[in-house]
Amino acid sequence: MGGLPCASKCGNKAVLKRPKTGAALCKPCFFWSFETEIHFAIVDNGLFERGDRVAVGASGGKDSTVLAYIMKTLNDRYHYGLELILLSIDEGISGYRDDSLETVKRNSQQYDLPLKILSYEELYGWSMDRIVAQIGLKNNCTFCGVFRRQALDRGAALLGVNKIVTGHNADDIAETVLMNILRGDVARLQRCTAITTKDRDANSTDLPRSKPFKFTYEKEIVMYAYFKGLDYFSTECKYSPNAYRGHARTLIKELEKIRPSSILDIINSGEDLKFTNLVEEKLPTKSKCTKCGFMSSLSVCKACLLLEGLNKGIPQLGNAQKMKVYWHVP
Ligand SMILES: Nc1ncnc2c1ncn2[C@@H]1O[C@H](COP(=O)(O)OP(=O)(O)OP(=O)(O)O)[C@@H](O)[C@H]1O
Repeated sequence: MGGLPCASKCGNKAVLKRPKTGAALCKPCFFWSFETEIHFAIVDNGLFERGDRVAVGASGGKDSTVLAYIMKTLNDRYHYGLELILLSIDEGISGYRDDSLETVKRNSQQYDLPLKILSYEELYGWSMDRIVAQIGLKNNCTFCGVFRRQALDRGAALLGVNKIVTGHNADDIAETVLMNILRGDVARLQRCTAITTKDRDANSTDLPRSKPFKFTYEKEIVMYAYFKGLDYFSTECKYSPNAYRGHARTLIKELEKIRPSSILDIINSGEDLKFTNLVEEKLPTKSKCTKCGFMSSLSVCKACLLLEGLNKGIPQLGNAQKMKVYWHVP
């Protein structure tokens, strides 16, 4: 940093430039700003109440490792009164998830947080390795994403927690905003930008899911993990090229280079769009799956449909969009 003084005037020399604000800071002042911003995101948005039992979705990657560390740090520092439990879903991807779960096991010891691991194999009778062997690489992310979403709910129910937090960060949310616009799916914009998602039906058993990193930049999460020396796993999933999200990601990274505020600006735009009733009506209403009892917008949930397709050897069964096109073919 060429000997610049820390912008917070603490008297130290700056060692880094904050990607979000451009401020030159020393390490302790960066840690303090990073942690305090997340504390305010939690408090200002009322994410927790004293006595909450909170499952931290822990994959062993940088985001959820920093999330587990920060939740523990802030819970102790500000006496939130939360009971924190790490919840990991083992998708059954050899050479990837098995290694990252070893990291989560170490994190559990390092942060003194209990850990529950639940696998696709035990929940659905299928590992992602077997699913990919059956269906190939195309669409495998759909299976993985749908199963993971439900697996976190199932794990939360087993643990008896009343809230779930995940490490989705500001970059992830901005990407999702762009993807929803590019797909013509603006009805989902408000849900994808919400810091907490919870079914609108007050009687629903759907657990609130929160993203304490909604305003946190990915680059700062990496910096924080690096300077704190946190133990995380950094290999990409071997099955997930996810090309479409990749394009949105590249575009956002380019925009961030020119104007760092772009990430938050995209999120704000997603939040501020006003919808007509017509658009609101497009949003599915959530109820319970008649087969498994977990949350669904259809009478049978997507996870049960996909599973039925796999078990019957017709994996395209659960892919509703494909079926729609298929039915209209003369
Ligand atoms: N296998 C898993 N088990 C538990 N939680 C998970 C798992 N995979 C993802 N999550 C949760 O969902 C969040 C977003 O996951 P995604 O795969 O999009 O992330 P990522 O940006 O690579 O995150 P991470 O760096 O934490 O792996 C994670 O931060 C984590 O909280």
